[in-house]
Amino acid sequence: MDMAVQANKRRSEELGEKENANNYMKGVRHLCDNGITKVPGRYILPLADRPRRIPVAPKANLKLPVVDVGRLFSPDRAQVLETLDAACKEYGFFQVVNHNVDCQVIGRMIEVGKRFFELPFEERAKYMTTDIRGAVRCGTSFNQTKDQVFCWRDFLKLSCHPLETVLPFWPSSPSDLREKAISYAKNVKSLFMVIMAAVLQTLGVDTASSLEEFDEGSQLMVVNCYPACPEPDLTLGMPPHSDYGFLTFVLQDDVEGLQVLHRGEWITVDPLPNSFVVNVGDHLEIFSNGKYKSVLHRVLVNAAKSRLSVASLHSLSFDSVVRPSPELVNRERPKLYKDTDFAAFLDYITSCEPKQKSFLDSRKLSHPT
Ligand SMILES: O=C(O)CCC(=O)C(=O)O
Ligand SMILES: [Fe+2]
Repeated sequence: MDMAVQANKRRSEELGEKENANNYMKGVRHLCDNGITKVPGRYILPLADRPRRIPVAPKANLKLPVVDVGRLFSPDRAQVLETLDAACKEYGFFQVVNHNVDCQVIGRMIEVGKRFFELPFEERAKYMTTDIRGAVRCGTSFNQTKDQVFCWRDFLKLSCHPLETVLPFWPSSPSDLREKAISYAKNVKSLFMVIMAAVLQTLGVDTASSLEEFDEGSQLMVVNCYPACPEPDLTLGMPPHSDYGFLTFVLQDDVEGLQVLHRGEWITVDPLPNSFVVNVGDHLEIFSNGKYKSVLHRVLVNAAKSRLSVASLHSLSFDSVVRPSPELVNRERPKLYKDTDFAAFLDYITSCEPKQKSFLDSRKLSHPT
């Protein structure tokens, strides 16, 4: 038996975890509310996957390329598009500022998200389901039915399209959650449309017809709650992963934790107030025929503070096929990815433990056509 597994087993025995195995499914918040002082064995990563294995000189946080939305509507548009193009190629990440989303809308979303996770367990449990196609889903870890090691994160996923259909399923408590989350979802969707139009322009793809498809596309909002963790070096809030859609808009509270894999090193992204961290997802990597990269990222947890983030994932509608744009496939650059759809993604994540960029890897053509 590997040493890490043995250590986890010892830790589990020490904490009398056998009887409590089902408690992990109830989430990290529930564990913390029951006053744990050690990280249970189920959350302890093998040594090689732990966040700060070797003490290294502290690295400066990563300054992501900044996309100024105001300047997109000025004579500087071409310059901003250049920044955007370079960011999508080199980092797979950028920061969006001067975006016109009201800071009150942003503040209220964070605040109501926090109050949701402060509700009694029984209230949150009403939305706990493993049905990944539902309009609302509360859960824990990354892929809780498959994860060998759990991660230190609870989530509320809200499907946002079409809003009138999904809304009656959203939590009715806190009583103002629907109102705050709708307003936030609509604002982020509008911002996504502006940024997506710019991305299509940098890719040189005919925008009008594609933009209509994005307008009718999917939006999934994920409210992530990472409670303070007694031993943050043993676990992660989210394991290294890439996101499935075209673009993800991440809103962080004032606690840092998001790390991006950049040139082989994990670098922390600075939480800038009132900005969004935006990342390229697997679908955009496929659509751009590999020109833009969906980059691995992960989340560290914190001993002193709990952290909340809201990720809004945008893609085409769930029944659309995502394929390399024909405008980006030619003799010099053959088609590098298979066509894919949402059903293929769901089948994939329900059949295995998603690791790293494994879904995207499964879409790569070994013999480009
Ligand atoms: O919490 C964060 O900052 C990132 C969340 C994330 O990567 C995700 O929800 O996919
Ligand atoms: Fe992510």
